[in-house]
Amino acid sequence: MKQLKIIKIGGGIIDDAASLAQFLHLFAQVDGPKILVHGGGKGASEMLRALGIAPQLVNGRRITDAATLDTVTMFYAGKTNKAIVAGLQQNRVNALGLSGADGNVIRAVKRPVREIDYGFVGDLTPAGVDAALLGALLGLGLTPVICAITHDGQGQLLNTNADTIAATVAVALSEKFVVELHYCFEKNGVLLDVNDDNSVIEKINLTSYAELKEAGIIADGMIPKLDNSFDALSQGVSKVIIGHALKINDSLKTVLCLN
Ligand SMILES: Nc1ncnc2c1ncn2[C@@H]1O[C@H](COP(=O)(O)OP(=O)(O)O)[C@@H](O)[C@H]1O
Ligand SMILES: CC(=O)N[C@@H](CCC(=O)OP(=O)(O)O)C(=O)O
Repeated sequence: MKQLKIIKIGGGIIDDAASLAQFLHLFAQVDGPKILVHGGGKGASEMLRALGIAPQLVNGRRITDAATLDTVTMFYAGKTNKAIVAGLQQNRVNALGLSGADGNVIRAVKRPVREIDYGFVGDLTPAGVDAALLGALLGLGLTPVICAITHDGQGQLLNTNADTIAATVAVALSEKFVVELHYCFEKNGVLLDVNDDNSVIEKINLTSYAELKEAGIIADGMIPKLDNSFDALSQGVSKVIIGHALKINDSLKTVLCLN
């Protein structure tokens, strides 16, 4: 089977124009078929505040009312996605920007209301991803650039966590490719001390993850990221790596494995 790299970048890198430009230059040099998934949560919160809408996040997931959905759609599927595609074209990568609605590439289900009503937030399963279409686009030499907006097939756009999109797309494509999933952010990897970028934990398995979480060493946005990573590994993704977006070719990073 062919290799495929799925690389995810988050708001911390996207927010800084110089970092984003540097990342896109490095991404252009990654060999072989590749897909870029991007978030942008930090910038979206800033845009919401500028519009007088208070951002609300619970367990790292945004509560998305109608006004928030309009704003994040403009921000993720519009401004951010198109800026990334243009930056990749500048680097001679033939990028194709996609929301989940485009080509019906990711169909989601609105999150059912339990203790919390998340509003227009989409939940994903690998079956909702059109792996054949993504495979065909890659076969044409295109590089899909997927944003954090999906749809339900009934005309409703949904806001979906970008880490979850990356993991679910990775699982769906594992039937056709040997998939490496890279979560890239503004630190060198999963750290033993979040304030010391030299304290990278080189390997984490399910047992050490539970211990690190219990000790409070792994916290905040890192918990859903690692939950997504271990789900992906248990569903056929060959390798998950967490590291710095501007050092994607460095050996300093965290590699996750089930055992
Ligand atoms: N052990 C840890 N190592 C690295 N980052 C950690 C750790 N524990 C918590 N974090 C926090 O998790 C954040 C990354 O999660 P998140 O903000 O969701 O990233 P992104 O927006 O790139 O998806 C880091 O910026 C850091 O503040
Ligand atoms: C439902 C939900 O939480 N959606 C996320 C999508 C963006 C995202 O995931 O951005 P980062 O990767 O930069 O965090 C949000 O609106 O913040």
